Amino acid sequence: MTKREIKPLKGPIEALVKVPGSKSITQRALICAALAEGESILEDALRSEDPDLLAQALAATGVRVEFSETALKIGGIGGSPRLSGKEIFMGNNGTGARFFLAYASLGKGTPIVLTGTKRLCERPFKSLIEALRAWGASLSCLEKEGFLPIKIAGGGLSGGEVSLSVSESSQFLSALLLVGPYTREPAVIKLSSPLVSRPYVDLTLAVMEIFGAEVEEREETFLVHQQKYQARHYQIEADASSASYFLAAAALVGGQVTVANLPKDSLQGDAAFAGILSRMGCEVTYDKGVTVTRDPKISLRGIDINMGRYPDLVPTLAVVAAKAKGKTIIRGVPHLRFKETDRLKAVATELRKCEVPVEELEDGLIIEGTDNIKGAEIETYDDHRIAMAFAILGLVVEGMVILNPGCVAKSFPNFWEILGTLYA
Ligand SMILES: O=C(O)C1=C[C@@H](OP(=O)(O)O)[C@@H](O)[C@H](O)C1
Ligand SMILES: C=C(OP(=O)(O)O)C(=O)O
Repeated sequence: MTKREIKPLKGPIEALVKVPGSKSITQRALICAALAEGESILEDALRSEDPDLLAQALAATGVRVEFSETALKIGGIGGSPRLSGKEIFMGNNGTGARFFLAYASLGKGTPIVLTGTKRLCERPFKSLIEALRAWGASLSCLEKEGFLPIKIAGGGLSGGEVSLSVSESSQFLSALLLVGPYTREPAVIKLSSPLVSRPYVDLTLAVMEIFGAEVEEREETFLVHQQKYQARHYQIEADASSASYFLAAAALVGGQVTVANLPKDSLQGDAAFAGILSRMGCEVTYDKGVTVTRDPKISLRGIDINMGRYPDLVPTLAVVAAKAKGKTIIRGVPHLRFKETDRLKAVATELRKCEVPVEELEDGLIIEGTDNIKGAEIETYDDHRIAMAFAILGLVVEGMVILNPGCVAKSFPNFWEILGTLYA
């Protein structure tokens, strides 16, 4: 694919944008709808590489998946996936792969192999695999223990008490919770490490409740009741992580951007990004959607923040910090090294190409803001969030940012179209 040039924007900007449905909510709803009996309709479900790959994988287990203009229709199987012996390719979809691994372990039939890109097969799965095996899952790693590709023979899940480490990813916990209503005995999940990215677990609990399941949480233990999911007609809200790029544009360039379809009472942790921008000197209002305004006469200021709850916002925050007065210290995100790429290394390396001083920490970054951000040819590492964050930085560089645009298809296929509207 030809590289894309992003040229600086003479501000102040004034824009109103709409972003696609939440990737995290869509993938949760897909699993719940697949396990429920009957037809669910997922309005405004995200149509992008990751959820499409998960939907295809579910269809290979007997789930009916129909795409309409604005919704996904899911014919649920009532609890027992059919394993057809096929190889399931999940791309670099970490969430979908972890969720599908637990889901398929409920199934029966001919063993299947779950695999993905080279990078997905380097990302951590060990603690989830061990927990599923403790629940009786028959799983064999075909190359390296604890990693994909993995053979899933199914046979159902016993449930009962299991210990789970969640220091590398909250997705391991979300995966066990989502299948919890379908284990033979009530599922009792005890955490054996501090939990990263906690808002995503809250999102899992919220979507499970919407589909009729109940979870009790006591200290670091989760008890999943045995209610089955109910088919639902469910309206999926806009993706707060995708919204962050356009809110960041207002912060960087100056002016005002409204994300019209992001609700004030969003279920998503990443909706906190507007509040982070307000700490850096922006004004935030909630009327029809979320509006971020920065008076061009007021400079952005650096902040010291633990981003452990919001890992996906770090690339966006980092490019805003590049222009903020003083230092921005981003802490609490060692798990960024396990994403589509090692995002701490990637963000530090690419910001340095733009002559932004950065110190890479074990668990974060220290960024020294500057008014002289230079354009550069940016390596995206095939990571949609690196591409989108540095595209937004391109709005305020001297020169231009040049990068490979294709990887945004993972979560935000029309990102470039919306970015183009900022120049109008
Ligand atoms: O559960 C989810 O939908 C997600 C959880 C997060 O991962 P970690 O829990 O591994 O931080 C996040 O990075 C990812 O984009 C989506
Ligand atoms: C890390 C991400 O997703 P996943 O873990 O599902 O690949 C992301 O969307 O930034």
